[in-house]
Amino acid sequence: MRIAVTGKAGQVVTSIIERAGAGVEIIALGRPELDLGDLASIAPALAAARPDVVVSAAAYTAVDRAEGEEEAAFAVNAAGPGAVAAAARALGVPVIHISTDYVFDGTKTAPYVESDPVAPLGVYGRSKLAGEEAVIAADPDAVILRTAWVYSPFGANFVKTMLRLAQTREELGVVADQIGNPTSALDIADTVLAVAHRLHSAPDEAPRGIFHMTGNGEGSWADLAEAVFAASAAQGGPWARVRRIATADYPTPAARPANSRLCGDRLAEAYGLRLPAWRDAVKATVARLVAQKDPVA
Ligand SMILES: NC(=O)C1=CN([C@@H]2O[C@H](COP(=O)(O)OP(=O)(O)OC[C@H]3O[C@@H](n4cnc5c(N)ncnc54)[C@H](O)[C@@H]3O)[C@@H](O)[C@H]2O)C=CC1
Repeated sequence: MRIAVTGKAGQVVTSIIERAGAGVEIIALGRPELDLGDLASIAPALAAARPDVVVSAAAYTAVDRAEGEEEAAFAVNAAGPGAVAAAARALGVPVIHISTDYVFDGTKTAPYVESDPVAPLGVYGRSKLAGEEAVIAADPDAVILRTAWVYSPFGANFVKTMLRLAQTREELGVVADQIGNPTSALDIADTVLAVAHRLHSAPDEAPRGIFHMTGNGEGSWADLAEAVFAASAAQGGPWARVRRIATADYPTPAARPANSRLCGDRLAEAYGLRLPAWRDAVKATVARLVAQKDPVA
């Protein structure tokens, strides 16, 4: 099976490349040959890859910067993925698109299910929601996987930031009143690959639509930081004390949902897939980062 993935060096694409097993070839397509901001580049790049499945993983992910770069965020997160889905449809192959918990406003008091009303709080969330709509409009048979709070051994993410800061600081203030599901990009990769196999091998039976795909269990950013430092300390790596602060004490240009929890039952029922417990996944990634010579490079 040949899987074309948008993006060359993101957390999710790098994880998919690492986790693709025997018999799976990943063609990572990014700038310059595939630029989501240049619609004309998309169909030719995908056609040249001759994929069996297309995974739309690339995005404009700078949530705070997006507040001042609305046009760029919408080009890359909405129009671009729409063109990716249209190109996949034209090639006659299924498309899996990655979306986000930021389509919700976080006011629900329970985990969000796929049918809950969307109400993004900022530009990034609005652009990703527009991307979901563009993908479904271009290919009503698309699979959209919403994830959240992604970390990995690759790229920039909260887990690596905590380990880096702990090298020079004894105590860190971390937000304790936003809750969500920390999600390992390596677990996302395993899930995306399993869905891709189903779409390729049994296209008529594989369920379509929107599914929530996050690590199992919930916690706050402060809980995540504490889990990172416990795992790191156990491996002889850097750690710091966590001072639990409120969102109001850590102002950011883009508002974040207070409740980011996504319910994974639909993915479990449709595909038999549930991601591992987030605390176990954090331990595995932190152990790997600490074992590297420069754990936070
Ligand atoms: N990082 C997170 O916490 C979350 C991410 N997501 C979604 O998961 C998906 C993967 O995210 P990550 O791997 O964490 O992102 P990342 O920021 O690590 O990687 C993004 C990738 O997109 C590529 N890209 C950006 N602009 C592009 C353009 N114009 N043309 C082609 N490629 C371009 C980048 O080069 C990079 O390879 C994205 O769709 C994102 O919206 C959803 C929820 C949370």
